[in-house]
Amino acid sequence: MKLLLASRNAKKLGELRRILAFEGLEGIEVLGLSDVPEFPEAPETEPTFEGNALLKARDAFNATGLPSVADDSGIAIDALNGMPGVLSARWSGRHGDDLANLELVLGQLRDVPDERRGAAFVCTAALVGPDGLEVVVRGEWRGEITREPRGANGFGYDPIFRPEGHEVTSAELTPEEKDKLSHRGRALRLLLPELRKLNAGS
Ligand SMILES: O=P(O)(O)OP(=O)(O)OP(=O)(O)OC[C@H]1O[C@@H](n2cnc3c(O)ncnc32)[C@H](O)[C@@H]1O
Ligand SMILES: [Mg+2]
Repeated sequence: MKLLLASRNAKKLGELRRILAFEGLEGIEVLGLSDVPEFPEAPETEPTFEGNALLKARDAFNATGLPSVADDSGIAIDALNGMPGVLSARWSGRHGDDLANLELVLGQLRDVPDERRGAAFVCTAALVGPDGLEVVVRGEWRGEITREPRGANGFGYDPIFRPEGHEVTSAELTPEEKDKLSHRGRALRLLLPELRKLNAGS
């Protein structure tokens, strides 16, 4: 079976591929958007991660006919009432400018004391396939926003996120450590039974 991972974010796509490879999905050939003909993608207009993940996965399945997984994710910061949330990728006003996004958050939280710097990474993964198959799962990873960026692994807000139970940021974890703990790892592992079922029936 072919499975399409519908993301334009190379670092995110790398994590999705790595997590699925680690789980050893025998007989599933994983493709990215660069492996299929281009198709129009609707903007991410929904107010929830679940809604946006479904939009992206439906676009991909409708255009290619391949079972498709999309990930909509972000960081929800307690002191910002859950924002940036679905706006995480464009928080500074420029889509995908990771450094500007995290610097804006650090500035916004400058006067927020240590005990109120809680946050959660959230990942929703939507699987859309034949016969009306639509499954959406969610993984969360709690932690705190640091006072300065640290670490070079990962992407996005990783350099300013210190996961619960750890002294380092998620950008200082190895890729394998991050996958074991992360919102994305948790969400994708929840999709495994559906993926195996789909593959068995294909
Ligand atoms: O929509 P696609 O094409 O998949 O790519 P994107 O980068 O626009 O992805 P999202 O719309 O889901 O936005 C997610 C943003 O949240 C942040 N983010 C998500 N997962 C993260 C992680 O594991 N570590 C750090 N930041 C993360 C990061 O800034 C992303 O750009
Ligand atoms: Mg996006």
